[in-house]
Amino acid sequence: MKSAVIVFPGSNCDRDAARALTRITGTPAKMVWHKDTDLPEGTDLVVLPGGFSYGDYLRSGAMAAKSPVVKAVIAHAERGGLVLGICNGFQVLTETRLLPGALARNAGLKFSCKEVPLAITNVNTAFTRAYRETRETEIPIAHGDGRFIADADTLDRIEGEGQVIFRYLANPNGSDRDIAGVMNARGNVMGMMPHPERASDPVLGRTGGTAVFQSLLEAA
Ligand SMILES: NC(=O)CC[C@H](N)C(=O)O
Repeated sequence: MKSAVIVFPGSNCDRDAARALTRITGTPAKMVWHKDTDLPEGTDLVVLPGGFSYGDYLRSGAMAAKSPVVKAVIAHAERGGLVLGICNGFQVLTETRLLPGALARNAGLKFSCKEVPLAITNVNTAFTRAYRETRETEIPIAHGDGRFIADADTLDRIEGEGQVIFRYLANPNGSDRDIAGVMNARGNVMGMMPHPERASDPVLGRTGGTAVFQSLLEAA
């Protein structure tokens, strides 16, 4: 599987994501600067990493969503290509409207950095199929703007269509309906606030996120 990690000014989890992808998929991930207008030839998976793109000015992810490379990411998604947004990457995906809802300031108004238990509420997806046997995991969060919000009709729709794929078992930020990760209707674009790359290698002391990358490898 060929993967590309987008680097925005202020990304700080880009190398962690690339390292996890390279180790788990066996193919070196390519780093792509946000000013590029094309993705590397044959890219199967695009990862929008965590961090503080443009210093979180305006709204987290809002300015990055206007970066030149995002047009190529949208075209990739429209062709059915896989896209994963992690934390700030999830914020960027809601700002581009590739994903529904928005990420607002945490209910407690504080940055929250800790390991959180999660339920995998749909294991029949390109992003979660490797969680089939377990259906629960623990992955760390690190965000100030992680409260997923949407209007009631949207929440009903995405729950009804199986687009809510990660849910907090102990809601850390006030997210509507405990939502931690959602995918689009077509099932090829997913965003999650927890950081699977920070729990993807025994050397990190945590492996609860590894199955996200294994799932993508299986899917591709
Ligand atoms: N770890 C991250 O990606 C942080 C996301 C974002 N800048 C926030 O604080 O909400």
